Amino acid sequence: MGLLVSKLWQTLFHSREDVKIVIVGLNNAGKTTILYKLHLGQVVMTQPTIGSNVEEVVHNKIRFQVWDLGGQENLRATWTTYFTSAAAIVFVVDSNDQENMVVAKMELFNVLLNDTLKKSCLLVFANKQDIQGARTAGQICEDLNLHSVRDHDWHIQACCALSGEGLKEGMDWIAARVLAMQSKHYR
Ligand SMILES: Nc1nc2c(ncn2[C@@H]2O[C@H](COP(=O)(O)OP(=O)(O)OP(=O)(O)O)[C@@H](O)[C@H]2O)c(=O)[nH]1
Ligand SMILES: [Mg+2]
Repeated sequence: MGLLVSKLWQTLFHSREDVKIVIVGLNNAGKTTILYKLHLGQVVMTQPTIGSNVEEVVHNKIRFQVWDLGGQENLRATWTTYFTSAAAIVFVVDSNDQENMVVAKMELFNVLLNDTLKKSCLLVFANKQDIQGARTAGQICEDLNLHSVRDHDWHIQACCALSGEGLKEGMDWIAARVLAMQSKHYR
């Protein structure tokens, strides 16, 4: 009986829990710009992130706790300490930075090896689409070999953090995945 009441209680109030998202990617990819465009609806001046930023973002009536981590090389080893209970990982790519695409791919697959992310979905933002010559989402999908990712639900979304284009679509995808996971959990 106690278990039933507790499950019902959880079901009723589950939607009030924040859903955790962690944003990672190489330095200069646009992670902090994306976070604040989602949180404030505007572009902020950024400095390279040392450590993390965390903000609340409400999307499709879901309250997300969004963590944005510093992407500089010496900070990447700390990413794993933020992954506990993350429903989604957002990996941001500078679509104009072809030179570092192999490093981005290596870092992405390193992230996906993490045991704590077994149940997390993956959204890749192919950012900076406003820059002429930027690689398309399709090309980045190939660059990162996303089709080889079989143990996570994943999606790639072209975006421009400055205009906000594509951010809503990416968040829609995460929200749909979260709802699907929750309904499976409470079925
Ligand atoms: N043209 C263009 N510039 C962008 C876009 N998104 C971000 N930027 C710029 O890219 C630079 C780096 O952006 P940040 O958001 O600080 O990058 P970051 O990924 O948080 O970098 P770290 O904190 O060092 O990991 C800034 O000058 C942004 O204005 C975009 O979509 N298009
Ligand atoms: Mg940053």
